[in-house]
Amino acid sequence: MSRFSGITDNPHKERFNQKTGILLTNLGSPDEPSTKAVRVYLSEFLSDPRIVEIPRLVWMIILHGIILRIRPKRSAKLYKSIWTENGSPLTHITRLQRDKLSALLKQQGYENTEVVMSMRYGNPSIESGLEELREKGFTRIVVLPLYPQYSSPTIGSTFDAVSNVLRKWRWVPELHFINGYHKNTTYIDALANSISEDLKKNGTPQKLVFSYHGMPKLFLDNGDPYYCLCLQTTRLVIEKLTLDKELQLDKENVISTFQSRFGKAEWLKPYTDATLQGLPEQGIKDIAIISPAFSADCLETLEEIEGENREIFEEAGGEKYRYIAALNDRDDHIEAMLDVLKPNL
Ligand SMILES: C=CC1=C(C)c2cc3[nH]c(cc4nc(cc5[nH]c(cc1n2)c(C)c5CCC(=O)O)C(CCC(=O)O)=C4C)c(C)c3C=C
Ligand SMILES: [Fe+2]
Ligand SMILES: [Fe+2]
Repeated sequence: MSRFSGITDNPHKERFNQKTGILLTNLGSPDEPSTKAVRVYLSEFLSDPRIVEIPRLVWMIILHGIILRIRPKRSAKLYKSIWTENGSPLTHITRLQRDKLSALLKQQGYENTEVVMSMRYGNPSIESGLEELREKGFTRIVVLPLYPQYSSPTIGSTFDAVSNVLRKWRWVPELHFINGYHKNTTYIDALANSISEDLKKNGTPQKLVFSYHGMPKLFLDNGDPYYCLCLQTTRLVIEKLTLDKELQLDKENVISTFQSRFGKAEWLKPYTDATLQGLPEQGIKDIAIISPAFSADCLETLEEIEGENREIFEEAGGEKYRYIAALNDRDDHIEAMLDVLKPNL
């Protein structure tokens, strides 16, 4: 058998008509919230050298000897608490995003396009998404990882997965890979709109917290730009929000923090949980919190921000705690996706 695969049952000339296939990707979830399915998922996830940068042999012993024996049970319980009749929120919301983006593209006259979704870990896999586009005759592919801020563990890892598939194809497609969009004005506007709507409805809180998914500090020290891109995102959104005097938002009352720490090493600081715990004793008992690194609500927002962190804040004496949902399938979010894609369509 050849080491390179190809489609053989179609005349090539039909495939010269360049149609643009769009591959939307996100992180992925287990197939179901059971210990067994979570173990399969975490095994793939935590074996990725972009996620854990400990020498391979040492890490494989720790991962298989300890972590995968303990964590799946605990994580499955957390996944159960957010699971819906449509399955994992992250996967379901990505499906909605795919369908809405597809409709918007048609509505705007981009007829020769199709949107497919894939997950970096679990299903539907990156391989199945690329394969679907190839079978449908797309020889031009735009990959849009749905992470606004570039980081090696997310977008870098998505690139690895895409290239691992394409390196086995005989006819490599024209490929456009989007490596983040945190400065895109339509994206910043969408974030500002969602915050502004909440503040106008529920009042301006004493503190507005931007909580980003964290990563080991060593990644930053070794050149990962994610930390800076997160702080820049906060700044751009606040610049926009402070223009609206009705909101009475002072930039001194906005903080950026980092959540979801995993393992014992130092991660990006300030930590979300420790920050929230300390606010009430400073007299700050009314906060709103948003997580701009997540383009869809998921375990890390629905359980960690809505559940765990709310509890930490309230137990420390906090009184008002509002989580402002991820942009999910909001119209302005889908418009932002189109705006990011436009130069490549
Ligand atoms: C172990 C290191 C991890 C790094 C580094 C990391 C970076 C990172 N992750 C996201 C987005 C998501 N992460 C999610 C879950 C999740 N993340 C880690 C670990 C790291 N993430 C774990 C072990 C898990 C699984 C859940 C658990 O067992 O606790 C999710 C949610 C998935 C879902 O199904 O809902 C997202 C989304 C970003 C943006 C990021 C950037 C630095
Ligand atoms: Fe993560
Ligand atoms: Fe978490």
